[in-house]
Amino acid sequence: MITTLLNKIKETKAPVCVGLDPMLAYIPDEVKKAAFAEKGENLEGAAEACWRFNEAIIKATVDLIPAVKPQIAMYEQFGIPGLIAYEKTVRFAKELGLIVIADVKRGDIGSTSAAYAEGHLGSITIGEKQFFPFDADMATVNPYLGSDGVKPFLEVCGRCDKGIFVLVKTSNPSSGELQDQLIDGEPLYARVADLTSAWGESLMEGAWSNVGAVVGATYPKMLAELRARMPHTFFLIPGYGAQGGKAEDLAVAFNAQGEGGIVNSSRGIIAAWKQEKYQNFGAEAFADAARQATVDMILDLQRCIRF
Ligand SMILES: O=c1ccn([C@@H]2O[C@H](COP(=O)(O)O)[C@@H](O)[C@H]2O)c(=O)[nH]1
Repeated sequence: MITTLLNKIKETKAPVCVGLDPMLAYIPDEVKKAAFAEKGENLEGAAEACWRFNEAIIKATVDLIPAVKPQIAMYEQFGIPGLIAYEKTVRFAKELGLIVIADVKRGDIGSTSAAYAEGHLGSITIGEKQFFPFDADMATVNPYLGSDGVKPFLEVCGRCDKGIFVLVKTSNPSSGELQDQLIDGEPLYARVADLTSAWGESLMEGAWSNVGAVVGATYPKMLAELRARMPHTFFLIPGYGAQGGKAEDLAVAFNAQGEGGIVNSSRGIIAAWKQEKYQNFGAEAFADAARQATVDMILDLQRCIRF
């Protein structure tokens, strides 16, 4: 999977992932009104609004980008209808040729992680038939439970040509409360980085592993340190834009060929129509605003990263 992602990044010259985090506040009233008229002003209507919003954003950006990253929490908040909208979004993006990185942050005891891994990336056999429940291409994994929680994902990645991104150094302000704690003089995130590299050894494709790492754009020093420490680990880099991460700070994550990571922006793109910079588009052209914000992000990254 990592080779497919790399090739798509090279084709588009865009190490960019559009984050599909559809909160109701980002969805224009007209889209919500139409969805509520069809499904009711309830969870189903809200989920329908998310789906319509995503469909428009995906169509408007598909030719520019290699991947999207739906954040499952934004769908789970609407219960079962939300999960249906999530599944529709994953399927639609894949049909249009995008790589789907499911931001699910799963990880548990082994048997439970196995169920997560099959549900999100793999398959389940019922009777004589095999089903592919969510069938994303890659997923984020929480390593807090250690190898027990990660190994089931490795098994599914190997069998189904999928990939994962392990949370190593997250972008949020309080990530240091645990991740920067020193153990024998080294921060915990460095330990997790070493484990992640080791988990990735059996899933190499060329120079890169199908076991990647999440490293926040908001911690450029650690991004540079982790790039040196994890030469074969591809990075999913959230925190650009809305959280303050800057293109200048991210160049350290990429090698001379422009390889090394993919940068996510969610609110900065999907809610662009609400920003002053894109206000001339208006609510009705929210998808065009998202396209323009994507173009701007690509140009911004291209300024700092060579291909
Ligand atoms: O360290 C992390 C891990 C995941 N995320 C997720 O990425 C997006 C970021 O959204 P923005 O609107 O671009 O800030 C969101 O889904 C987070 O849950 C992260 O931000 N940091």
